[in-house]
Amino acid sequence: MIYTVTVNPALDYVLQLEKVDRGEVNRTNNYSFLAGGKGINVSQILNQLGIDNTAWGFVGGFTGKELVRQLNQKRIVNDFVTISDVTRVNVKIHAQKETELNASGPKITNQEIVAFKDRLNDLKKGDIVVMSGSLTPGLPADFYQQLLPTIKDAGAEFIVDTTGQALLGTLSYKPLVIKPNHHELADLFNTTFDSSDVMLEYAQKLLKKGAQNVMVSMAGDGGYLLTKDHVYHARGAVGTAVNSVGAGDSMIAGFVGTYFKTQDPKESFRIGMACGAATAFTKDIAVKSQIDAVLPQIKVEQIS
Ligand SMILES: Nc1ncnc2c1ncn2[C@@H]1O[C@H](COP(=O)(O)OP(=O)(O)OP(=O)(O)O)[C@@H](O)[C@H]1O
Ligand SMILES: O=P(O)(O)OC[C@@]1(O)O[C@H](CO)[C@@H](O)[C@@H]1O
Repeated sequence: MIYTVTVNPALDYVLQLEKVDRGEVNRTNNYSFLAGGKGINVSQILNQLGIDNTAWGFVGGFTGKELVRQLNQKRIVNDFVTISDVTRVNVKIHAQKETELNASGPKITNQEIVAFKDRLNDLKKGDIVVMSGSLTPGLPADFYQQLLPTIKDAGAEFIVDTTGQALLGTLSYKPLVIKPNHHELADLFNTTFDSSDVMLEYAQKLLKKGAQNVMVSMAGDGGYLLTKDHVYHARGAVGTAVNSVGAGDSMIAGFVGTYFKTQDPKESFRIGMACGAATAFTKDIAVKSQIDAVLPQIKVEQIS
């Protein structure tokens, strides 16, 4: 089983407008509330790929109810801890540029945290836990890291989709894969890259620090996969990008879901690249037909 963890989910309030005039009343009739949060986006893609998964995390209030309603409607299995505070709404404005307003999120009590940690007792050997997105206020900065010994003791694999120190702190527990984009990779080492060779040298350092696989994503410019044996490259799919919300989550979902079925990192990378592009080319998280349409474009070549 794959479990996704979204500690701080959101209803994404997505508004499409030709343009936004700051300081003015801007009107649109093109808007929707979508169940969001990085782990939930991973679950959505896994469902599209036909891979069983369960969404874990915290939900509360009227927004939490709507979020769970949408997940149930999409047949995404979920087992959230219900909290007394209210799940956030994140505003996504798609106009001349994409602008995102992400709220910090609800408070979570100690009792609610204990209820969440109890969920981990269900883990079995071979399961994969995907933890993604921001923490809510009051949760310790090393919250994900605190869960890792229990996950590893159960014989499960894990992924933490985060950046900076929080990501580095997970490497000694040997994450199945990590996926910094090229900017995040440079930030990790407080540097900039003047060539892809230099970028790959830094990505190798993350393998040495413990990651089992490293994907470096570069939006429309393709991506790299580093495994312990090889380095692979794939060009970006060509299409009209209309949305970047969830492209990274989709790439992770494609990788993890395929790896769960095949244990083949190269194939998992190919599907991950297609899922990322399919989401970039659509307003919401991609569906199966959109992923299938992009897939023939993704060619993975071994470069070393
Ligand atoms: N404009 C695009 N054209 C083609 N593919 C894209 C585009 N944007 C994203 N992708 C696909 O999605 C993957 C992840 O995108 P990106 O590198 O932007 O990750 P990210 O920064 O984590 O994304 P996010 O915007 O979700 O935070 C890319 O590797 C690529 O496969
Ligand atoms: O505030 P966080 O947790 O970092 O990100 C939350 C979020 O921006 O991530 C998803 C896209 O990746 C959206 O569905 C959601 O609103």
